[in-house]
Amino acid sequence: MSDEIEWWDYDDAKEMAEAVAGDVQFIIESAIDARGAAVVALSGGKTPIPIYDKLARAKLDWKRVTIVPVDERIVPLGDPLSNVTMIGKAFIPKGARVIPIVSQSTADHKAAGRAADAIMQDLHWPLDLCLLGVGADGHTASIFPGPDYDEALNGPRERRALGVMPDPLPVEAPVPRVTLSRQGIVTARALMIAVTGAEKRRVIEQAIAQGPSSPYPIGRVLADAELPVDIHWAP
Ligand SMILES: O=C(O)[C@H](O)[C@@H](O)[C@H](O)[C@H](O)COP(=O)(O)O
Repeated sequence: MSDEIEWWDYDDAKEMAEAVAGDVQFIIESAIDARGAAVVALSGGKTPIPIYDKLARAKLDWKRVTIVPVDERIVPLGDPLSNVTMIGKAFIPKGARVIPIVSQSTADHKAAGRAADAIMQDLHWPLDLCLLGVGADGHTASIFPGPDYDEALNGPRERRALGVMPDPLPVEAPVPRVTLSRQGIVTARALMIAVTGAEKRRVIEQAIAQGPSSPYPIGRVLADAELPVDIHWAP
């Protein structure tokens, strides 16, 4: 477990969005300075939308920025549930390269996972940043309990992404997913979480206290993180 997990508390989601967007901007600038390019994985869901709105207004050399979703619901592009569609709306107009990791709806989530892994393998690793969200049930990315859970947590080191069939399917988006694996997440040069609400905070605090035996996916991921992790929180 990273011995540095730091909480950053804000008065509201707007203040959090400004701070997180500033941190992400700095990470992207540093990568562009060092390497001429940045590769970041951004979470889906609703919480980060204000962060992305703010970040998209940053003065950055966006053409040098590649963005992938941390995880994706297996739905067609443009679907209201599609994470990359939400991310693309913010950053494609800026000139960033936003890469879908699911190209079509398919019943074969494992094949979708292999295709996503192949796309991820082509990126520059380690990722410069992985920005995670957390569900009130303790999931992060699309690492959920179910038949693919062990593979998501303990699959081969070089496997970056895989297909998962959550069991039960999450109510907010009841579809199979592809997700970065735990290895894909924890190898990022910077690992950040952005969440709102007392319930998620309680779950994350419990998960950290439980350590590697946590029943929560976020606990299992944090237990494997070696670099400092910043958790940004607003009520
Ligand atoms: O595709 C997804 O579902 C996500 O990437 C997921 O891990 C998300 O971050 C959490 O479910 C929190 O979602 P909210 O921000 O909408 O609560």
